[in-house]
Amino acid sequence: MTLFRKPIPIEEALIKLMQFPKQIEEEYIELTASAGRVLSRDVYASHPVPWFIRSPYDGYAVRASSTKEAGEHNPIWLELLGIVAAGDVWHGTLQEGQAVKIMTGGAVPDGANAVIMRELTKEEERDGKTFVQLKRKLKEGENISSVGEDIEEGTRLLTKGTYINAGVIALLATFGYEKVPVTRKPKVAIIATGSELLGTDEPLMPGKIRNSNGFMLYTQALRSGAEPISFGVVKDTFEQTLETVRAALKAADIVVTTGGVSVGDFDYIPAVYKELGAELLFNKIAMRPGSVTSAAVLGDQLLFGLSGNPSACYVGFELFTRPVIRTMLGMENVYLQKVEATLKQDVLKANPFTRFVRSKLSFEGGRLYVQPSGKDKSNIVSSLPGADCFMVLPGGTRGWQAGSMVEVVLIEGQDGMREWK
Ligand SMILES: Nc1nc2c(c(=O)[nH]1)N[C@H]1C(S)=C(S)[C@@H](COP(=O)(O)OP(=O)(O)OC[C@H]3O[C@@H](n4cnc5c(N)ncnc54)[C@H](O)[C@@H]3O)O[C@H]1N2
Ligand code: MOO
Ligand SMILES: [Mg+2]
Repeated sequence: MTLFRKPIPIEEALIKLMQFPKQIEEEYIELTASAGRVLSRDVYASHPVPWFIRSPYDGYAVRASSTKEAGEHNPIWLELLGIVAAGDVWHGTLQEGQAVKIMTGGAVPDGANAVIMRELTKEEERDGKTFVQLKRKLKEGENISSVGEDIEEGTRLLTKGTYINAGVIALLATFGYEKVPVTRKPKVAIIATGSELLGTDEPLMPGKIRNSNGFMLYTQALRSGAEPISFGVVKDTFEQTLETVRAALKAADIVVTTGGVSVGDFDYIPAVYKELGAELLFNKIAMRPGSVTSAAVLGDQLLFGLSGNPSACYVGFELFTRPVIRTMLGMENVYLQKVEATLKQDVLKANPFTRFVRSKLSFEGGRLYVQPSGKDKSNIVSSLPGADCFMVLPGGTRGWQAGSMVEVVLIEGQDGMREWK
């Protein structure tokens, strides 16, 4: 086994990787179940919104021309013919000198072209008839929600690849989508490798630690839009690792392992890739943490060999596995969103490789600040709970001082970038 591995830049690793993922098939699911999923088709407006003329206020529908004499010192009286609640329709055509009482959301009667708010009027009974008093002129179209005011018929409202949030759900409901076309969630098998790993239900024993990466990756897979399938923990033996990876390839679209990927005697992931006949795409990246992040392709399936070190594993998933999952979901802006922020404290340790420091953003005085969310070492787990971004510190010999502008990639949001630059 050759121990030397040549690190490649992140951009190069992504180019190699991103030749492979293909969008997977769609399925139709209940509207309420579609939150957090991704649309597999464009959505067009099958009718205008509103599709009939509506009143935006509780008030009276009138003909604007009937009010032209009205003024503060010249009240006019219109005859009240009826009432329209939201959901009702008033049958008939409103004439000059007439009014119909209308509630917010009610259909404005034919012949009416303006609405006056209730607070500006008063009603009076005279000779068995009801009249409504106005002291102001109305313009044609005043306080009217016209047909298509919100959405014109035929407009493309949503494109395939859109993440379904509450606003998207509202739009889909508006157009009567009982079932929603979404991309099936890519299945991501998660295997934690390591003879030292205990379950959460096991007591600590000498030399052993609990498997945290398996659960962490499960949650990262969920966040990225995938369906995680846990394959638990495998001992560091070639046979068990191979067998579990084989089973995972049968059950999932993507296989993610953590640990066993470096140059240790019991790091079997490189040998497993070889045995399977998978083509190795890379096994060393010029970044920290996660320099050992590896990937291979077998047929149309990708295998990710993420580091066993918790922070390195976390970063490796977000930078490399997530964009693959997002591409399979048919999304367009698959790379983590980059922004700039002001460094809140000195980060003086320099490194020849680009670093992704687990960090936390804050707003102060309208300015975006960033600071590390804990210790910056690959084997650290305690910096992860507070991390909502990675600070990107390009490789070099110098450290960074408080007040400098730094690049930050966001890990909690749904927005992304089309290219990794
Ligand atoms: N001689 C060298 N040694 C190492 C190198 C190197 O280049 N030359 N690289 C170091 C770097 S960088 C990393 S990162 C790690 C990567 O190691 P592996 O990916 O092979 O992972 P393991 O050796 O299996 O485990 C590393 C570390 O993480 C702990 N671990 C593993 N799995 C889990 C889990 N599921 N939950 C929590 N913690 C886990 C494991 O106990 C080890 O402490 O290699 C360096 N070594
Ligand atoms: O590749 Mo190891 O990255 O330090 O974290
Ligand atoms: Mg190792």
